[in-house]
Amino acid sequence: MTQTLNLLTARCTAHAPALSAQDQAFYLAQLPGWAVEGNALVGRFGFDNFREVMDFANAVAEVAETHDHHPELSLRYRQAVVRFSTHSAGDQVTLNDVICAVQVSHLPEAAGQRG
Ligand SMILES: C[C@H](O)[C@H](O)[C@H]1CNC2=NC(N)=NC(=O)C2=N1
Repeated sequence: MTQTLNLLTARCTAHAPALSAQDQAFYLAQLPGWAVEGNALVGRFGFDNFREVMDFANAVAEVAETHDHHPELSLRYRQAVVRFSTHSAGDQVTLNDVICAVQVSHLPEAAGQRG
């Protein structure tokens, strides 16, 4: 059931269920630059140089530790790819992934992203 909540301040919860396709579409509309690929919520971020990539990655790590919800990160020169899925939901996309994706997108280190 789609719910209205402030994703910027929401916290992850235990035992979050996999989102329905309808709920995925609802939340993706609020996540420009993100897509569901396979069973993961994937965001691509572009930067001017590798130092900016690493600063972003470290900021993502803080979000992950705050929520105890950890993405797969792929880092390369001028690009970071962030993949969230929920292991405890059988590696499906849950609201926890959406919450973390929104908060990653709003990091100051993500500002100026060029995808
Ligand atoms: C015990 C601890 O809460 C779990 O291992 C956490 C850690 N980080 C996690 N990260 C992700 N992405 N999914 C999880 O289900 C998850 N579970």
